[in-house]
Amino acid sequence: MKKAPQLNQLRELITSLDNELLTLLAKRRLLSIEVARSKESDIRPIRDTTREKELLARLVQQGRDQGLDAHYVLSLYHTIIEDSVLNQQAYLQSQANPDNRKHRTSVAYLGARGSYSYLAASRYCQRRQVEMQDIGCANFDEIANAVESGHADYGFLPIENTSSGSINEVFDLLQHTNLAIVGETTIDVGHCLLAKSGSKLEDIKTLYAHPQPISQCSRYLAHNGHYKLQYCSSSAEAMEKVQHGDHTVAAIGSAEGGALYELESIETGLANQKVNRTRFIVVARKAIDVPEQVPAKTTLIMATGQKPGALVDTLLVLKAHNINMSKLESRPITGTPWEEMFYLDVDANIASANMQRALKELERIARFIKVLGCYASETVKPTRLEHGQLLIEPDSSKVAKQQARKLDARHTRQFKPSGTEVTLGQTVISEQHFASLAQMPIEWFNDSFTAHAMALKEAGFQGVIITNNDSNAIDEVKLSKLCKQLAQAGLEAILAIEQTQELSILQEYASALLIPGKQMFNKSLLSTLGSSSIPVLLERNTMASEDEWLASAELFLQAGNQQLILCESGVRNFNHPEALAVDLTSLVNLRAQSHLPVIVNLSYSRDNREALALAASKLGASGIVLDALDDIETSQTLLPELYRLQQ
Ligand SMILES: C=C(O[C@@H]1C=C(C(=O)O)C=C[C@H]1O)C(=O)O
Repeated sequence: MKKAPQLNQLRELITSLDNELLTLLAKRRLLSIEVARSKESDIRPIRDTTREKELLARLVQQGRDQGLDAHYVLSLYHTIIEDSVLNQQAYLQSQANPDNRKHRTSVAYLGARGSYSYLAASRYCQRRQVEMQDIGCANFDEIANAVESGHADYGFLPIENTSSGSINEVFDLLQHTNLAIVGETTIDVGHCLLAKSGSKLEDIKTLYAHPQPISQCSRYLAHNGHYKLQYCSSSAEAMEKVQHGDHTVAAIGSAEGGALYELESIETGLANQKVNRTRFIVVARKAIDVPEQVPAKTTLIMATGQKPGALVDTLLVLKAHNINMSKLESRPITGTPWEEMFYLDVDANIASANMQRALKELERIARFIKVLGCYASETVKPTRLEHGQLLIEPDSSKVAKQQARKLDARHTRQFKPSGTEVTLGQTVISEQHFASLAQMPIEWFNDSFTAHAMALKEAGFQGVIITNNDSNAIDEVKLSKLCKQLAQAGLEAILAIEQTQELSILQEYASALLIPGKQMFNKSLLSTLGSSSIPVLLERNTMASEDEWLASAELFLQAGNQQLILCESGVRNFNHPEALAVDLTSLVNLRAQSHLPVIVNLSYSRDNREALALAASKLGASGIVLDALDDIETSQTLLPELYRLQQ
């Protein structure tokens, strides 16, 4: 193998670039505080989405000119702008509440240093440039007592999580305290397996964790049933146990928290959901004022009585005053069975005229109503660009696109009227041969996979696409075991390829290779695989137009290999930025323009996968891809139905 070119020098260059990037980011942050000062004197709103749109459109264009794709530039800048907006809010908030301005503040939170609550609290204080004196508590009541008694200035209470939902205990506690909500903060919760330095994954027998992380990682734990679970009162307690334990124990916690206990993360990404976030509320003895330039939230609790339609009447009051409700929860009222207390978060400042009017009307119809607090909303919705602004073509694709339009382009029906038949091992995929594939990341492979592979085969799948989210090199031992088990179950192995160098290893095990969407513009990968003889699935990039996708297919076909399948996996959806929407219109267009088989990958879709699968099959798809874990039950009835439709 060729020696890596002067790795150390290259790394030094990267390190110095990273230093410059950080210096620039810090300078940008300082400037945004200056902007907040000017908005303070002009009384202008913090958020200016028109300015953000202009800025993002320009950056996407400039990024493209330098070879950076739009999604990359947008996600970086969404993070930068979120930080900028939150810092400006924190600045104005502190100006509006001079009594609360302190250099040092005491904060009560669940657990001890390193717990998720601790991380949320320390980030909140850091943004406000106050030194945190931390008071770890054993439970939520203790947190409330610490604040009520004056022992702590603030209490941090987790209120909801994207995987496990609302935290009922906290809602129940809010019914009985006199504390005011003065803030909210949301943190990303990255669950890892944390162990003492030198511990090996295969030696771990016992896991310590708080019940919340256990429920948020239920899928990982179900796949690794050999661990003995020990429940703890907080993640910090779990980490402390591991710090004093041997090499057979591990804790579930954040890498950042683990570092405080000298623990290393030996497995990452344990949570069921990729986006795993927890929202905390901040409580204090006294309510605060929220400046009118800052987007505010107000939390109310209310009992409406059992009259039919009472809750609807309440909601109509909010609607009549044009107030958006962002959350509604109900909890039983202790001591009065069958009655419920409602918790409402509304997007409004309690000091605003319309909120005051709505409140007066609500007071008339509710049996009980109390404002728990008004505080700055920390939800900074990313500003979206219009479709047209995003689809500015990269110059590099223009030539290929013109080529694609030529009548003799190889992917066209004019070039080849009959549909292409692609053979992957024992499986044929074509206009006449419909295939069902499952998809899973290689990380999910474990020793009990044989049974799962058999179940996939029994459900009617013909092959499995193995993706590799890990940017590290391929683990060949794992790959060979996995492919052996797939072969034993009679399933084709379709392996995702990220770099040309991986071809020699992957083609030894694979019936076909998948060029993932993010590599769709990778010309060297396209031409290398185009020069090979292995069948290939070309996935559409989530931001690519049909023409760009076909231009990549053309580049591949021109190199010689004609065994190509197009794979539609969904495009960015501006309603749900984190989800993908399957583009069935493109399926229809491609079927008309090209002889290449098209398969539709539904495993990233949030929509009704069964309905989409049936629609895709009726619109001429040559196959579908479902999630190897989530969709196994659905597939037992869906796949026979799809095969029946094909006959
Ligand atoms: C910095 C400003 O405030 C906010 C943050 C922005 C940014 O960080 O670029 C842009 C617009 C505003 O939503 C501004 O108004 O310029």
